[in-house]
Amino acid sequence: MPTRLTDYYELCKPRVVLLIVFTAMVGMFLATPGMVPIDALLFGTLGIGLMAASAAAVNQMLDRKADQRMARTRKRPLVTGHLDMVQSARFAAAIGLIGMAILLWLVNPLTAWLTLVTLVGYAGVYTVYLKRATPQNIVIGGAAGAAPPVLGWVAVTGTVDVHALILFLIIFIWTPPHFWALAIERHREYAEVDIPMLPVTHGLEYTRTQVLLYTVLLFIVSLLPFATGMSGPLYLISAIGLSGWFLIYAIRLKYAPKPGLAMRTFGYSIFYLMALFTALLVDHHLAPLLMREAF
Ligand code: HEM
Ligand SMILES: CC(C)=CCC/C(C)=C/CC/C(C)=C/COP(=O)(O)OP(=O)(O)O
Repeated sequence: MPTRLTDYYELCKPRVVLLIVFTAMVGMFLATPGMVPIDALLFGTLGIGLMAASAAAVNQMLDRKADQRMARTRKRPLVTGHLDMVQSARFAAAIGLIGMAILLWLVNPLTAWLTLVTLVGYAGVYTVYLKRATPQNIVIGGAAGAAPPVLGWVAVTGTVDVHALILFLIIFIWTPPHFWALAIERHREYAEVDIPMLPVTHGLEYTRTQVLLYTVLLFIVSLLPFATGMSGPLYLISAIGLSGWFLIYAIRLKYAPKPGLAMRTFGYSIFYLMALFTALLVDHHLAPLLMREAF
């Protein structure tokens, strides 16, 4: 890809947005016993994806000074100068507006407005205020990252359902161990740019305890889809295995920390969410089909 295109691509935090879009799609599939209406699937996914990418671009515009001073973020296009603020603002506005229009007119207004609230929650409230205000920044800001399955659900049904809120809760509780594992590894960088992430304000030991506590909570919350009858035994087995493995990581991180373990815990957190949502999808749609074939 020519440089300019790859720069716009990186401005969107594509790997994060991909997982966000996937969780939204799982929300869509779980909202209905049958096939998701093709227009909700297509336009819902596109609209939510474009608005998430727009939020990520605005986040990079607002954070460019801090990004410049951290090794992890130094290669971002607004830091390298490959893109300037005007280009980025035009791009973020264009994809955000297209996304909003798609959701408003081709999906439904509730999905559009809830997605807009999510965008403002992440790009505005989290990036501008929370991130620099409190070490609970990512706990509160996590609500934006947890919203996509609800948005997907609403795209199909037009209403918010309690089962959708369970999916929200899973991502909401997953966010602290996801992020704090990385923040443990990178605490010096955050301290240098005066961002009060938990390991900076409360130390590594306290953060490891919090990661462990949230992972215990995540184990319990990940059982809720089965406990409420939304998912079946296939999901239950997957959730126990995946959450159990996460718990082993968190216990080792707390009681037997060693170099590189925090980063592997962070890597596992991403695999975990992808696999857990895949399990929800397979359990809901493929397992009944396979059972029908078998008998
Ligand atoms: C407030 C909530 C969240 C915070 C603070 C956060 C923080 C981060 C950070 C700082 C990274 C960068 C790691 C690096 O550059 O090495 C990252 C990576 C990642 N996050 Fe999160 N995250 C949050 C929520 C989410 C959500 C909701 C998802 C998806 C559903 C997600 C998926 C990912 C993925 C896939 C990566 C890997 C990206 C890559 O390889 O470039 N995150 N997260
Ligand atoms: C549907 C919709 C509008 C969704 C928006 C939600 C969204 C894009 C959440 C992303 C979460 C995330 C990557 C946070 C890290 O930001 P950070 O600034 O702490 O991380 P950084 O240092 O890597 O930039």
